[in-house]
Amino acid sequence: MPVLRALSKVVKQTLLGSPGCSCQPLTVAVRNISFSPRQVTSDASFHSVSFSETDHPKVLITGGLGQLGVGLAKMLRKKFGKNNVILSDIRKPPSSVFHSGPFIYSDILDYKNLREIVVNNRITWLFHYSALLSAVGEANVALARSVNITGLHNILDIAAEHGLRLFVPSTIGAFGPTSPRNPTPDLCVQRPRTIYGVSKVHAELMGEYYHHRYGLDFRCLRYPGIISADSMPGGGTTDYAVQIFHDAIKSGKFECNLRPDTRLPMMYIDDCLRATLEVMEAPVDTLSMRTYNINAMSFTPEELAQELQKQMPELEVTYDVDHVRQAIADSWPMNFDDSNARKEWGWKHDYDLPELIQTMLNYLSSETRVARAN
Ligand SMILES: NC(=O)c1ccc[n+]([C@@H]2O[C@H](COP(=O)([O-])OP(=O)(O)OC[C@H]3O[C@@H](n4cnc5c(N)ncnc54)[C@H](O)[C@@H]3O)[C@@H](O)[C@H]2O)c1
Ligand SMILES: C[C@@H](O)[C@H](N)C(=O)O
Repeated sequence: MPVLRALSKVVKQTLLGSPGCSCQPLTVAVRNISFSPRQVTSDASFHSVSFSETDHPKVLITGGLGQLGVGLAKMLRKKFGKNNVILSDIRKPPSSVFHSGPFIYSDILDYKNLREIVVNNRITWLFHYSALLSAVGEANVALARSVNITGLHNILDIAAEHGLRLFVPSTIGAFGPTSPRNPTPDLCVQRPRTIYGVSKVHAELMGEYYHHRYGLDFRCLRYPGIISADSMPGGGTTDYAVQIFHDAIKSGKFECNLRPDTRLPMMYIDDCLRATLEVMEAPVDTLSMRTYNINAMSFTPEELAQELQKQMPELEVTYDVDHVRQAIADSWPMNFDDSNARKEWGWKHDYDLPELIQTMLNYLSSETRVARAN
């Protein structure tokens, strides 16, 4: 019975730990006891990957072809060098993305493939962006559960086993109707009513658990709805705040799928990506928590339309409410309290509503001019 004896030894070590250490070394990686391919060698340990702060990290971004990943890769490549940042997804990249730096196929549900990528490329930082967003998730709960929860488990195990610094974004959607909504603090009741929200609370808690239990360097920000000009949103509740700009420029008309008085926290993409890098670079002793709210502004569709109409008085906005999205929005924070992020690691947003509008209009109108000229 040598196998059983070995198993019982691993279980004992897992449960009891070593004296004088509050977190477990990664010799006790979670899947060990099932003899899965996740078994790590007995000499593996959390600190086995040496990454000096003066070196550039070797970065992997999962789900990188969505609204946020390409911008994140661009920013990180500027800072750490093109070849040190690998973008991955399960979709075929447009040629501009494919030629702008390393891209590989990676399905986060394929654990062995993920491990191969991390090992072969000596990855040290992982930004885990793959997810199904709120509205798409409600339309396909089984897939959302698999990608957002099973996929996250793969990522956590890989990150823990290979000593990675791991960033996982959470969201305003991690709160629900019983949370304080105006403002919503970092620590309060979290009872979301979407599979997206449930999976994000799960991610926050699992990441924090792995941090305390195994010493995983897990860092997480709860993003508001993100607004970007050069990438489209992937099926969320806050998508209207991007679409309005495109429709305004294209046709001068916009039909909004949320009620005019629906207040939600929002942020321009440059602020979001900068916050992500800043929290990843924050010295450990500045972080009293591992999950922080970040915020920039908060508005309703009516307020956004009115501000936009100051620049485009001819814009016509009508409303045709999507009841699934509206119910989700009505359960989310109206304002986000991000005072801990501001106090502890110096978070500060650059874009308020007027700057956001000007930046979006400048970008989209110059794109339209270029398209017309070609
Ligand atoms: N965009 C926002 O407003 C916002 C707000 C809060 C949090 N976030 C979070 O930020 C992250 C990135 O958001 P986004 O807007 O870019 O999302 P997105 O929906 O635009 O992109 C997600 C990407 O994940 C990929 N993906 C799906 N299944 C996969 C799988 N099995 N393996 C690998 N990749 C897979 C998709 O192909 C897609 O490119 C997500 O985790 C999201 O929850 C986004
Ligand atoms: C808020 C965020 O998580 C995403 N944009 C959604 O609406 O689902």
